[in-house]
Amino acid sequence: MAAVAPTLARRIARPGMLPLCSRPQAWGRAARQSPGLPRAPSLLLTQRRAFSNNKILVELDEGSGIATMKLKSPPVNSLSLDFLTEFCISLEKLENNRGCRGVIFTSAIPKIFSSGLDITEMCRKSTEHYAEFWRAVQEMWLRVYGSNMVTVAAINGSSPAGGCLLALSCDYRIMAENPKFSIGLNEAQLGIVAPFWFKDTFVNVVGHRVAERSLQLGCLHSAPEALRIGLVDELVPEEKLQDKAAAVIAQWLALPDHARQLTKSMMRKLVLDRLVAHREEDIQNFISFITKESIQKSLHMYMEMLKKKKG
Ligand SMILES: CC/C=C\C/C=C\C/C=C\C=C\CC(=O)SCCNC(=O)CCNC(=O)[C@H](O)C(C)(C)COP(=O)(O)OP(=O)(O)OC[C@H]1O[C@@H](n2cnc3c(N)ncnc32)[C@H](O)[C@@H]1OP(=O)(O)O
Repeated sequence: MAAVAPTLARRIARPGMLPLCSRPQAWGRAARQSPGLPRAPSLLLTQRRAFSNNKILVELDEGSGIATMKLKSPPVNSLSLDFLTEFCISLEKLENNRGCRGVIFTSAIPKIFSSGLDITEMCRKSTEHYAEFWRAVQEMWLRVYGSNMVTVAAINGSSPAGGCLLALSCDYRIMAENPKFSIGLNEAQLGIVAPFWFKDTFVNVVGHRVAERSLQLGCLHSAPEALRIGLVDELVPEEKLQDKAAAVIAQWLALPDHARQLTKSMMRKLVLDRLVAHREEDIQNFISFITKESIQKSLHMYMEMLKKKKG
Protein backbone atom coordinates (compact mmCIF):
# COMPACT_ATOMS: atom_id res chain seq x y z
CA MET A 1 0.00 0.00 0.00
CA ALA A 2 2.88 2.35 0.73
CA ALA A 3 3.77 2.30 -2.98
CA VAL A 4 0.19 2.98 -4.03
CA ALA A 5 -0.46 5.88 -1.68
CA PRO A 6 1.62 8.61 -3.36
CA THR A 7 0.11 7.69 -6.74
CA LEU A 8 -3.40 8.15 -5.43
CA ALA A 9 -2.36 11.29 -3.59
CA ARG A 10 -1.24 12.72 -6.93
CA ARG A 11 -4.48 11.58 -8.52
CA ILE A 12 -6.50 13.37 -5.88
CA ALA A 13 -4.31 16.43 -6.21
CA ARG A 14 -3.99 16.86 -9.96
CA PRO A 15 -6.51 19.51 -11.06
CA GLY A 16 -6.71 18.19 -14.65
CA MET A 17 -7.90 14.74 -13.61
CA LEU A 18 -11.28 13.73 -12.34
CA PRO A 19 -11.20 13.81 -8.56
CA LEU A 20 -12.31 10.55 -6.96
CA CYS A 21 -15.44 12.21 -5.71
CA SER A 22 -16.66 13.20 -9.16
CA ARG A 23 -18.28 9.74 -9.18
CA PRO A 24 -21.92 10.22 -8.14
CA GLN A 25 -22.42 9.25 -4.53
CA ALA A 26 -25.46 9.70 -2.29
CA TRP A 27 -26.96 11.82 -5.04
CA GLY A 28 -27.85 9.84 -8.19
CA ARG A 29 -26.41 6.44 -7.34
CA ALA A 30 -28.31 3.17 -7.60
CA ALA A 31 -29.61 1.75 -4.35
CA ARG A 32 -27.70 -1.00 -2.63
CA GLN A 33 -29.11 -4.49 -2.10
CA SER A 34 -32.51 -4.76 -0.53
CA PRO A 35 -32.13 -5.20 3.19
CA GLY A 36 -34.63 -7.95 3.90
CA LEU A 37 -35.41 -8.45 7.56
CA PRO A 38 -33.33 -6.69 10.19
CA ARG A 39 -30.81 -9.09 11.63
CA ALA A 40 -28.62 -8.77 14.67
CA PRO A 41 -25.07 -8.99 13.29
CA SER A 42 -23.77 -10.97 16.25
CA LEU A 43 -26.29 -13.78 15.59
CA LEU A 44 -25.15 -14.40 12.04
CA LEU A 45 -22.91 -17.24 11.02
CA THR A 46 -21.05 -15.32 8.39
CA GLN A 47 -17.73 -14.81 6.80
CA ARG A 48 -15.58 -11.86 7.75
CA ARG A 49 -13.21 -10.36 5.23
CA ALA A 50 -10.37 -8.16 6.34
CA PHE A 51 -7.99 -5.92 4.47
CA SER A 52 -5.68 -3.28 5.72
CA ASN A 53 -3.11 -0.74 4.71
CA ASN A 54 -0.52 0.97 6.87
CA LYS A 55 -2.98 3.14 8.73
CA ILE A 56 -6.42 1.60 8.52
CA LEU A 57 -7.78 -1.85 9.34
CA VAL A 58 -10.96 -2.82 7.55
CA GLU A 59 -13.15 -5.76 8.43
CA LEU A 60 -16.30 -6.59 6.48
CA ASP A 61 -18.94 -8.92 7.90
CA GLU A 62 -20.42 -10.28 4.70
CA GLY A 63 -23.57 -11.56 6.37
CA SER A 64 -24.69 -8.24 7.78
CA GLY A 65 -22.99 -6.06 5.15
CA ILE A 66 -21.40 -4.00 7.94
CA ALA A 67 -17.75 -2.98 7.73
CA THR A 68 -15.57 -1.53 10.46
CA MET A 69 -12.81 0.91 9.55
CA LYS A 70 -10.36 1.09 12.44
CA LEU A 71 -8.03 4.07 12.37
CA LYS A 72 -4.55 2.95 13.36
CA SER A 73 -1.97 5.65 12.88
CA PRO A 74 0.02 6.14 16.09
CA PRO A 75 0.49 8.14 18.14
CA VAL A 76 -2.80 10.05 17.73
CA ASN A 77 -4.47 9.19 14.37
CA SER A 78 -3.66 12.60 12.96
CA LEU A 79 -5.05 13.13 9.47
CA SER A 80 -1.87 13.40 7.40
CA LEU A 81 -1.83 13.35 3.60
CA ASP A 82 -0.82 9.67 3.65
CA PHE A 83 -3.53 8.85 6.15
CA LEU A 84 -6.22 10.67 4.16
CA THR A 85 -5.12 8.93 0.97
CA GLU A 86 -5.29 5.50 2.55
CA PHE A 87 -8.60 6.37 4.17
CA CYS A 88 -10.12 7.30 0.79
CA ILE A 89 -8.75 4.15 -0.86
CA SER A 90 -10.30 1.97 1.85
CA LEU A 91 -13.63 3.76 1.75
CA GLU A 92 -13.75 3.59 -2.04
CA LYS A 93 -13.21 -0.20 -1.88
CA LEU A 94 -16.19 -0.48 0.44
CA GLU A 95 -18.33 1.87 -1.68
CA ASN A 96 -17.60 -0.31 -4.71
CA ASN A 97 -18.54 -3.50 -2.87
CA ARG A 98 -22.30 -3.82 -3.24
CA GLY A 99 -22.37 -6.27 -0.34
CA CYS A 100 -21.23 -3.54 2.03
CA ARG A 101 -24.07 -1.35 3.23
CA GLY A 102 -22.83 0.23 6.42
CA VAL A 103 -19.54 1.37 7.94
CA ILE A 104 -18.43 1.94 11.51
CA PHE A 105 -15.50 4.32 11.97
CA THR A 106 -13.56 3.75 15.16
CA SER A 107 -10.03 3.90 16.50
CA ALA A 108 -7.44 1.26 17.29
CA ILE A 109 -5.50 3.79 19.42
CA PRO A 110 -6.48 3.85 23.08
CA LYS A 111 -8.10 7.11 24.28
CA ILE A 112 -7.85 8.88 20.89
CA PHE A 113 -10.40 8.71 18.07
CA SER A 114 -8.45 11.19 15.90
CA SER A 115 -6.43 14.29 16.79
CA GLY A 116 -7.66 16.05 13.65
CA LEU A 117 -5.67 17.35 10.74
CA ASP A 118 -1.97 16.71 11.00
CA ILE A 119 -0.67 20.12 12.00
CA THR A 120 2.79 19.39 10.59
CA GLU A 121 1.19 19.19 7.12
CA MET A 122 0.19 22.83 7.53
CA CYS A 123 3.55 24.18 8.72
CA ARG A 124 6.17 25.66 6.41
CA LYS A 125 5.32 23.56 3.35
CA SER A 126 5.15 24.47 -0.34
CA THR A 127 2.03 25.84 -2.02
CA GLU A 128 1.82 22.60 -4.03
CA HIS A 129 1.88 20.59 -0.84
CA TYR A 130 -0.87 22.69 0.74
CA ALA A 131 -3.03 22.24 -2.38
CA GLU A 132 -2.52 18.47 -2.36
CA PHE A 133 -3.19 18.21 1.36
CA TRP A 134 -6.32 20.36 1.31
CA ARG A 135 -7.75 18.48 -1.68
CA ALA A 136 -7.30 15.25 0.30
CA VAL A 137 -9.11 16.78 3.32
CA GLN A 138 -11.98 17.83 1.03
CA GLU A 139 -12.02 14.35 -0.52
CA MET A 140 -12.39 12.64 2.85
CA TRP A 141 -15.32 14.86 3.77
CA LEU A 142 -17.06 14.55 0.36
CA ARG A 143 -16.76 10.78 0.51
CA VAL A 144 -18.02 10.33 4.07
CA TYR A 145 -20.71 13.05 4.07
CA GLY A 146 -21.89 11.95 0.62
CA SER A 147 -21.72 8.21 1.24
CA ASN A 148 -24.68 6.03 0.24
CA MET A 149 -23.81 3.64 3.05
CA VAL A 150 -25.03 4.02 6.62
CA THR A 151 -22.14 5.52 8.55
CA VAL A 152 -21.69 5.42 12.31
CA ALA A 153 -18.85 6.94 14.34
CA ALA A 154 -17.96 4.83 17.38
CA ILE A 155 -15.96 7.51 19.15
CA ASN A 156 -13.70 5.72 21.58
CA GLY A 157 -11.48 8.64 22.52
CA SER A 158 -10.87 12.35 22.10
CA SER A 159 -11.75 13.84 18.78
CA PRO A 160 -10.76 17.46 18.19
CA ALA A 161 -11.21 19.49 14.96
CA GLY A 162 -10.79 17.28 11.86
CA GLY A 163 -11.49 14.21 14.03
CA CYS A 164 -14.75 15.81 15.08
CA LEU A 165 -15.53 16.59 11.41
CA LEU A 166 -15.17 12.91 10.53
CA ALA A 167 -17.65 12.01 13.28
CA LEU A 168 -20.02 14.85 12.32
CA SER A 169 -20.06 13.58 8.73
CA CYS A 170 -21.55 10.25 9.79
CA ASP A 171 -25.26 9.44 10.09
CA TYR A 172 -24.98 8.67 13.82
CA ARG A 173 -22.44 9.23 16.59
CA ILE A 174 -21.96 7.06 19.65
CA MET A 175 -19.30 8.07 22.15
CA ALA A 176 -17.67 6.20 25.01
CA GLU A 177 -19.07 7.67 28.24
CA ASN A 178 -15.69 8.73 29.59
CA PRO A 179 -15.78 12.38 30.77
CA LYS A 180 -12.06 12.67 29.99
CA PHE A 181 -12.76 12.26 26.26
CA SER A 182 -13.54 15.48 24.45
CA ILE A 183 -14.83 16.43 21.03
CA GLY A 184 -15.39 19.68 19.14
CA LEU A 185 -14.23 22.04 16.42
CA ASN A 186 -11.50 23.80 18.41
CA GLU A 187 -9.83 25.54 15.44
CA ALA A 188 -10.22 29.00 17.04
CA GLN A 189 -7.96 27.85 19.88
CA LEU A 190 -5.20 27.27 17.33
CA GLY A 191 -5.74 30.72 15.83
CA ILE A 192 -7.26 29.23 12.68
CA VAL A 193 -10.78 29.24 11.26
CA ALA A 194 -12.97 26.23 10.52
CA PRO A 195 -13.79 26.32 6.78
CA PHE A 196 -17.42 26.86 5.71
CA TRP A 197 -18.06 23.18 5.07
CA PHE A 198 -16.82 22.18 8.56
CA LYS A 199 -19.18 24.88 9.91
CA ASP A 200 -22.12 23.79 7.73
CA THR A 201 -21.72 20.16 8.81
CA PHE A 202 -21.61 21.24 12.45
CA VAL A 203 -24.66 23.51 12.12
CA ASN A 204 -26.61 20.67 10.49
CA VAL A 205 -25.97 18.52 13.56
CA VAL A 206 -26.29 20.90 16.52
CA GLY A 207 -28.12 23.94 15.15
CA HIS A 208 -26.95 27.49 14.51
CA ARG A 209 -26.77 28.95 18.02
CA VAL A 210 -24.90 26.08 19.62
CA ALA A 211 -22.53 25.88 16.64
CA GLU A 212 -21.81 29.60 16.66
CA ARG A 213 -20.93 29.72 20.34
CA SER A 214 -18.91 26.52 20.20
CA LEU A 215 -16.99 27.60 17.06
CA GLN A 216 -16.22 31.12 18.30
CA LEU A 217 -14.87 29.76 21.57
CA GLY A 218 -13.14 26.79 19.95
CA CYS A 219 -14.84 24.53 22.50
CA LEU A 220 -13.82 20.98 23.19
CA HIS A 221 -16.83 19.38 24.85
CA SER A 222 -16.58 16.55 27.33
CA ALA A 223 -18.55 13.43 26.36
CA PRO A 224 -21.53 14.26 28.66
CA GLU A 225 -21.64 17.84 27.36
CA ALA A 226 -21.39 16.62 23.76
CA LEU A 227 -24.49 14.52 24.41
CA ARG A 228 -26.29 17.46 26.01
CA ILE A 229 -25.74 19.76 22.99
CA GLY A 230 -26.57 17.01 20.46
CA LEU A 231 -23.04 16.74 19.10
CA VAL A 232 -23.21 13.01 19.78
CA ASP A 233 -26.38 10.92 19.76
CA GLU A 234 -25.64 8.65 22.70
CA LEU A 235 -23.04 7.63 25.24
CA VAL A 236 -22.34 4.01 26.12
CA PRO A 237 -19.72 2.25 28.24
CA GLU A 238 -16.59 1.83 26.14
CA GLU A 239 -16.78 -1.98 26.13
CA LYS A 240 -20.25 -1.82 24.58
CA LEU A 241 -19.41 0.74 21.90
CA GLN A 242 -18.75 -1.60 18.94
CA ASP A 243 -21.80 -3.81 19.58
CA LYS A 244 -23.99 -0.76 19.97
CA ALA A 245 -22.68 0.72 16.71
CA ALA A 246 -23.42 -2.54 14.85
CA ALA A 247 -26.91 -2.68 16.37
CA VAL A 248 -27.64 0.91 15.31
CA ILE A 249 -26.49 0.24 11.74
CA ALA A 250 -28.63 -2.92 11.58
CA GLN A 251 -31.61 -0.83 12.64
CA TRP A 252 -30.97 1.79 9.93
CA LEU A 253 -30.39 -0.92 7.32
CA ALA A 254 -33.80 -2.41 8.04
CA LEU A 255 -35.34 0.38 5.97
CA PRO A 256 -35.50 0.23 2.17
CA ASP A 257 -32.18 1.53 0.89
CA HIS A 258 -33.53 3.78 -1.83
CA ALA A 259 -35.79 5.70 0.58
CA ARG A 260 -33.05 6.16 3.16
CA GLN A 261 -30.45 7.13 0.55
CA LEU A 262 -32.67 9.65 -1.23
CA THR A 263 -33.61 11.19 2.11
CA LYS A 264 -29.95 11.45 3.10
CA SER A 265 -29.11 13.01 -0.23
CA MET A 266 -31.96 15.53 0.11
CA MET A 267 -30.75 16.56 3.58
CA ARG A 268 -27.07 16.92 2.60
CA LYS A 269 -27.06 17.93 -1.05
CA LEU A 270 -26.95 21.72 -0.59
CA VAL A 271 -23.93 21.58 1.66
CA LEU A 272 -22.11 19.05 -0.53
CA ASP A 273 -22.87 20.94 -3.74
CA ARG A 274 -21.52 24.13 -2.23
CA LEU A 275 -18.06 22.66 -1.78
CA VAL A 276 -18.14 20.75 -5.10
CA ALA A 277 -18.93 24.04 -6.88
CA HIS A 278 -16.18 25.96 -5.06
CA ARG A 279 -13.51 23.34 -4.57
CA GLU A 280 -10.64 25.14 -6.30
CA GLU A 281 -11.57 28.45 -4.68
CA ASP A 282 -11.61 26.73 -1.28
CA ILE A 283 -8.12 25.35 -1.91
CA GLN A 284 -6.88 28.82 -2.85
CA ASN A 285 -8.50 30.28 0.30
CA PHE A 286 -6.77 27.67 2.40
CA ILE A 287 -3.41 28.44 0.82
CA SER A 288 -3.76 32.21 1.26
CA PHE A 289 -4.80 31.70 4.87
CA ILE A 290 -2.25 29.12 5.93
CA THR A 291 0.74 30.86 4.33
CA LYS A 292 0.17 34.03 6.41
CA GLU A 293 3.11 34.54 8.74
CA SER A 294 0.80 35.20 11.70
CA ILE A 295 -1.00 31.87 11.12
CA GLN A 296 2.27 29.98 10.82
CA LYS A 297 3.37 31.52 14.14
CA SER A 298 0.10 30.51 15.83
CA LEU A 299 0.45 26.92 14.63
CA HIS A 300 4.07 26.82 15.74
CA MET A 301 3.14 28.09 19.20
CA TYR A 302 0.34 25.54 19.46
CA MET A 303 2.71 22.67 18.61
CA GLU A 304 5.16 23.99 21.21
CA MET A 305 2.35 24.11 23.75
CA LEU A 306 1.50 20.45 23.01
CA LYS A 307 5.14 19.47 23.55
CA LYS A 308 5.42 21.47 26.82
CA LYS A 309 2.23 19.91 28.16
CA LYS A 310 3.93 16.56 27.66
CA GLY A 311 7.27 17.40 29.28
C1 LIG B 1 -11.06 32.18 6.16
C2 LIG B 1 -10.81 30.73 6.28
C3 LIG B 1 -10.30 30.15 5.04
C4 LIG B 1 -9.91 28.92 4.91
C5 LIG B 1 -9.83 27.93 6.02
C6 LIG B 1 -8.47 27.86 6.44
C7 LIG B 1 -7.94 27.10 7.34
C8 LIG B 1 -8.50 26.04 8.12
C9 LIG B 1 -7.37 25.23 8.44
C10 LIG B 1 -7.28 24.15 9.11
C11 LIG B 1 -8.27 23.41 9.84
C12 LIG B 1 -7.76 22.48 10.68
C13 LIG B 1 -8.56 21.57 11.47
C14 LIG B 1 -7.70 20.68 12.36
O1 LIG B 1 -8.00 19.53 12.48
S1 LIG B 1 -6.35 21.34 13.14
C15 LIG B 1 -5.81 20.10 14.30
C16 LIG B 1 -6.45 20.33 15.63
N1 LIG B 1 -6.05 19.30 16.55
C17 LIG B 1 -5.82 19.54 17.83
O2 LIG B 1 -5.94 20.63 18.32
C18 LIG B 1 -5.37 18.35 18.66
C19 LIG B 1 -4.06 18.58 19.29
N2 LIG B 1 -3.66 17.43 20.07
C20 LIG B 1 -4.11 17.18 21.31
O3 LIG B 1 -4.92 17.88 21.88
C21 LIG B 1 -3.55 15.98 21.99
O4 LIG B 1 -2.40 15.58 21.30
C22 LIG B 1 -4.51 14.76 22.05
C23 LIG B 1 -5.67 15.07 23.02
C24 LIG B 1 -5.07 14.42 20.67
C25 LIG B 1 -3.72 13.54 22.58
O5 LIG B 1 -3.11 13.87 23.79
P1 LIG B 1 -1.95 12.92 24.37
O6 LIG B 1 -1.52 13.53 25.67
O7 LIG B 1 -2.38 11.52 24.37
O8 LIG B 1 -0.79 13.00 23.28
P2 LIG B 1 0.25 14.19 23.03
O9 LIG B 1 1.46 13.96 23.84
O10 LIG B 1 -0.41 15.51 23.15
O11 LIG B 1 0.58 13.98 21.47
C26 LIG B 1 1.42 12.91 21.03
C27 LIG B 1 2.22 13.41 19.85
O12 LIG B 1 1.31 13.68 18.77
C28 LIG B 1 1.50 15.04 18.32
N3 LIG B 1 0.21 15.56 17.86
C29 LIG B 1 -0.93 15.64 18.54
N4 LIG B 1 -1.91 16.12 17.78
C30 LIG B 1 -1.38 16.36 16.57
C31 LIG B 1 -1.89 16.86 15.35
N5 LIG B 1 -3.17 17.21 15.18
N6 LIG B 1 -1.04 16.98 14.31
C32 LIG B 1 0.24 16.61 14.41
N7 LIG B 1 0.80 16.13 15.55
C33 LIG B 1 -0.02 16.00 16.61
C34 LIG B 1 2.01 15.77 19.56
O13 LIG B 1 2.67 16.95 19.21
C35 LIG B 1 2.94 14.72 20.13
O14 LIG B 1 4.13 14.72 19.34
P3 LIG B 1 5.58 14.44 19.98
O15 LIG B 1 5.49 13.05 20.55
O16 LIG B 1 5.77 15.49 21.05
O17 LIG B 1 6.54 14.58 18.85
